[in-house]
Amino acid sequence: MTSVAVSTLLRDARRIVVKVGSSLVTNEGRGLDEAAIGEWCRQMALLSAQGKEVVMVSSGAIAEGMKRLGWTTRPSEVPALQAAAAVGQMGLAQMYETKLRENGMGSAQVLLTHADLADRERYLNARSTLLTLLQHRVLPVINENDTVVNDEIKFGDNDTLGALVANLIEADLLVILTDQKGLYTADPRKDPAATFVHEARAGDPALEAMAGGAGSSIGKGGMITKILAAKRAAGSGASTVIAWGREPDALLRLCQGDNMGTLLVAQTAKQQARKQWMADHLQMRGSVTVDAGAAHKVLTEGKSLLPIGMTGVAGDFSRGDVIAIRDEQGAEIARGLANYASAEARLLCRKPSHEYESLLGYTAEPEMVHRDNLILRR
Ligand SMILES: Nc1ncnc2c1ncn2[C@@H]1O[C@H](COP(=O)(O)OP(=O)(O)O)[C@@H](O)[C@H]1O
Ligand SMILES: N[C@@H](CCC(=O)OP(=O)(O)O)C(=O)O
Repeated sequence: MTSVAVSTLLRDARRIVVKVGSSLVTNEGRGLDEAAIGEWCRQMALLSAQGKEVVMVSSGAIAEGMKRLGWTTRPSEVPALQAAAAVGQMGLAQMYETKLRENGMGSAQVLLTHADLADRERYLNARSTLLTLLQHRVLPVINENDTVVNDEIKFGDNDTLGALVANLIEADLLVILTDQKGLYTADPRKDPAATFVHEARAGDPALEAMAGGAGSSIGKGGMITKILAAKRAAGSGASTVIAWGREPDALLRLCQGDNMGTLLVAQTAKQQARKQWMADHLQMRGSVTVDAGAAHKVLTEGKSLLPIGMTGVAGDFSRGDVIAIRDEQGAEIARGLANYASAEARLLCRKPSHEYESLLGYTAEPEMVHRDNLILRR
């Protein structure tokens, strides 16, 4: 890419996931690095004030928990790691809350597992929660829910989680802050001849050969998980920057278009990536029929499908399943993720949103299928 195109890509990024690794957050295990966390929080608050939507994925719970428990070596038993994570997460959340508040930002703790994001219903719930937090200018601070998983904890890799979150909220950019300036042609700790990679194509197989394992005893994933995270993030159209977390004003400079790290460029545009994903990966569980007015709104006005325009529901589906949207003649006009299960959808047909609560006992989203989760079929 030309330097102008790089700068535009970075400057135009509106929704950004920032991931920081354990080695940075805990200063290689010496305890939470208050100054560094304060710096990222200051920059993220400024970005938010500029209208960017920022989500933080922060590791460091195990390392901080070990310190609080007085453990000098990382245990190999999974329950001990889970216990350390539970202890350390308290400190992590407290530190982010304090630093964000000092910068005028609200914060929220969100603990997720990979399995949560593979489950359609939980995926939608997590997505709605995060987007609602962003709408309220609250900065979500995410970590793995280490208490209930054990695969991830063994590998200790939050790079993948960062990419999954970027997919989940359809971020424009994933910024992975680490203890190196970015990607080198080989691990710079081991190979002094390694040269810096400024830019590459996310998903380029040549990158995987360059990346080695973790450099410190605290970090776990190393560069390979970052390269694979960039590939995964590119699946939903997000480009990735790998940069040094202690670079002054790193986040602000990146968002002004100054690429001081390694930029791994997504090859597919966001919208196109999402459509491809929905068309390829999902099986339909049912359908709703809509009247001519709703069909027109969905097909030509780019609107979401509201229950008031629905005349019938077929099949047995859950929240988060993919359903077809059919016109009065039965032809599929679109498909997308259902916000309500089939039994609820049957109650909501033809009903305005202020009646949902009395019909269901609760209200989720006003739409049956949100525009962002919908693809047209004609
Ligand atoms: N090609 C490479 N370029 C840069 N760093 C590399 C490379 N291969 C391996 N590494 C190592 O990856 C480490 C960063 O990963 P890791 O320790 O897991 O950090 P984090 O906690 O930030 O995820 C670096 O310190 C470095 O030693
Ligand atoms: N979720 C755990 C482990 C995550 C982890 O080590 O990830 P990373 O430092 O990004 O390779 C924690 O907070 O300690």
